[in-house]
Amino acid sequence: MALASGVRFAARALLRPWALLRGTTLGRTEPAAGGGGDGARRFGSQRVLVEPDAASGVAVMKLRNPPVNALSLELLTELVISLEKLENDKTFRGVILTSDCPRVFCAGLDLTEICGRNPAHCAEYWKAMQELWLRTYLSSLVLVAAINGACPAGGCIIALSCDCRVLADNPKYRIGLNETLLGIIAPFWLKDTYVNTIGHRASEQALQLGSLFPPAEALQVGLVDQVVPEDQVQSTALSEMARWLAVPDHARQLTKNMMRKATADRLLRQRDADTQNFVSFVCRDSIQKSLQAYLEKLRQRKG
Ligand SMILES: CCCCCCC/C=C/C(=O)SCCNC(=O)CCNC(=O)[C@H](O)C(C)(C)COP(=O)(O)OP(=O)(O)OC[C@H]1O[C@@H](n2cnc3c(N)ncnc32)[C@H](O)[C@@H]1OP(=O)(O)O
Repeated sequence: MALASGVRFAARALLRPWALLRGTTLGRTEPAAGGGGDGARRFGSQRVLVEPDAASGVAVMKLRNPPVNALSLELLTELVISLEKLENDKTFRGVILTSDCPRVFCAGLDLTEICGRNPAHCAEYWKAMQELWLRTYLSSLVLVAAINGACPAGGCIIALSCDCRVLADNPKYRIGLNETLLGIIAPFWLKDTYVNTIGHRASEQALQLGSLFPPAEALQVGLVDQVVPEDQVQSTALSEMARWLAVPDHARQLTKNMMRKATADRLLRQRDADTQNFVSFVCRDSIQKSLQAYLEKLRQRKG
């Protein structure tokens, strides 16, 4: 797809050599835990562990950025690289996205990347966030989110970009776009993704209230597709993947593109304006104060 190649080019332009070199095993593979044939050889990077199974054409991609998989610039970059690597390997048809950190799928944007940072860094960071959303939302692969922990804000962006979502039935694992509770707002392309998933009225209410839905409510509003016991999340995600892979790839990919291209194009048409809007908004003194206070509150919670 022309769009995909455009996104691919942007991803390459985004990468900085050191992000590739720092502690990554990109390109190197290591035997997966428990051995297995060469289809089970793991690869990835410092913050993203990829467990590919060539026999099934399915890879499990684990976010591994403790303690809460906060979306640092490095994690965003490594996620895009790992996904691109799987998309370019025609062995693979589907990816299950999950967390290697206990209790948390992804805590959303790494607030230290936008608190007290200069506008140039905030711009670079936001471009990486846009890139990850474009890469996942338009992926030719089947993406299943196996949500095995809390999934607020930016974590919910990743889950929403997938084709379907399986959530562990733990009341502590809440999911939603809670940006307003931090004094910030979701960008239009995230609003659009929410509306495409749970409808306009539910999105309008949930976005304004910054709702974080416990599993039963997330299922009821349509934010997730299945809620299962925690020890069944991965197996259920695999079963769901099998259901999607039963459909011929080409027809499914064309249909996915038909459904999602208009939403993605809206960002692609105004990507620079979106970046400038993000930078001017988060760099405001009032927003910086609000984010710092929120981070402080998080840090004090442990005390
Ligand atoms: C135009 C503007 C557009 C704005 C962008 C809109 C799109 C996206 C926005 C976002 O994603 S903003 C971030 C929203 N995220 C949250 O509100 C989640 C905050 N975190 C939590 O609720 C909890 O940490 C948790 C995820 C439920 C996990 O709780 P747990 O008790 O297991 O861990 P904690 O003790 O709370 O945290 C451990 C450690 O990690 C730090 N931390 C947590 N979340 C973040 C984060 N998002 N960014 C940076 N750091 C985070 C937390 O402060 C603790 O740090 P230490 O005390 O160990 O230093």
